Amino acid sequence: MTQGNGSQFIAPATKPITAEDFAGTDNTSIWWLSGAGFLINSRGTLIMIDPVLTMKPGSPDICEIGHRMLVPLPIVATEVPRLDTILYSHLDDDHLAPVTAPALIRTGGLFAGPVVVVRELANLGIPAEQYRSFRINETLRIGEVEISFTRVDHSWQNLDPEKYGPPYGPEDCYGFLIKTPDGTIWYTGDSRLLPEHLEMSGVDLLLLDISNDPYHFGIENAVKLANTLASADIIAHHYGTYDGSDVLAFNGNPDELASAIDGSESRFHVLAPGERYVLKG
Ligand SMILES: Nc1ccn([C@@H]2O[C@H](COP(=O)(O)O)[C@@H](O)[C@H]2O)c(=O)n1
Repeated sequence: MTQGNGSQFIAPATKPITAEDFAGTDNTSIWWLSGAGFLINSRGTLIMIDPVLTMKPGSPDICEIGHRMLVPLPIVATEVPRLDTILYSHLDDDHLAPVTAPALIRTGGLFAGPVVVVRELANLGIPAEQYRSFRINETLRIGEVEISFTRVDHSWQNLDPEKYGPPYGPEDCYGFLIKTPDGTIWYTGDSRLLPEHLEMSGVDLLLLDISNDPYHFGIENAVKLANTLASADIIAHHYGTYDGSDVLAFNGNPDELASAIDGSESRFHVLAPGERYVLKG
C-alpha cells in the first residue's frame, strides 16, 4: 500500500471479480468494490451495495462521477451477470452512480433504498417493478437473507445549506443490517456516530466507513464503534479510491485506525478491491 498525491492513502492493488464469483457457493463471501461499494454472495443470493462501476467512455482512469481513480475497478457494471438486490444507502453520487444504476437493470435485481433514493432511481429509468422503497427497521427478505434498514445521520449539507440545499433527514440515508445463514453483516452507511450505533449487537462483520470527514464517523468514532463491537471482523472502506487529497470524505487511512482497534491484527481487514473475504459467523 502506498501513500500518493500528497498524503492520500491508496487502496491495495485491485484483483478482478469474475463470473465465477457470482455462482452458487456453500458460504457467504464479501468483496469490496472500491469506494463505498460491496458485493455479497450468500450461498448464491447476490447483493450489491452502492456500486459505482463505470468509467467515463474513452478514459482509462476517470470514473463516471468525474473523479480520477487511484485503483482500477474490480468489475464494471456491464459485466455483472446477475443480482438479487442492489441496495442504495443515499443519493450522493459516490454511492448512487447514475450510469451504473441503469446498467444493472439487466441483472434482474430489485433496487432498494430510502424513498428519495428510489425516486431518483425512477428518474434514471429503473422500471417500477424493479424498485421498492423501505422505511427504517422494515425488512427485505431474499432467499435465506434478511436485510433491515438502520439509522444514520449524514446531514452534510449543513456545511452550507444555501449552497448544497436542504440537509438529508433521518429517512433519507440508511445503513443495512444483513442477516445471512453464515452470520450478520452491518454496513453502517455514511454517518456521524449515533448512540444507537453503540447499542448494536450480534454483528459478525462490520463494513466500516473510515473516512475522516465531520459528517462521517471520523477516526475516533470509527475506532470507538469497532471496539464496542469487539468480536466483529471489520472491513475498511470509503478511502483510497478517488483522487482528492483535499477531500476529507476520500481520505481515510487504515493505518491510523489499526493501532487503536483492539485485536486489529486478526480482525481489521484492509482488502484490495476485488479481494474475497469469507464470513465466519
Ligand atoms: N464542499 C463539500 C461538499 C461535500 N463534502 C463532503 O462530501 C461528502 C459527500 O459524499 P459522501 O461520500 O459522504 O456521501 C460529505 O461527507 C461532505 O461532508 C465536502 O467535504 N465538501
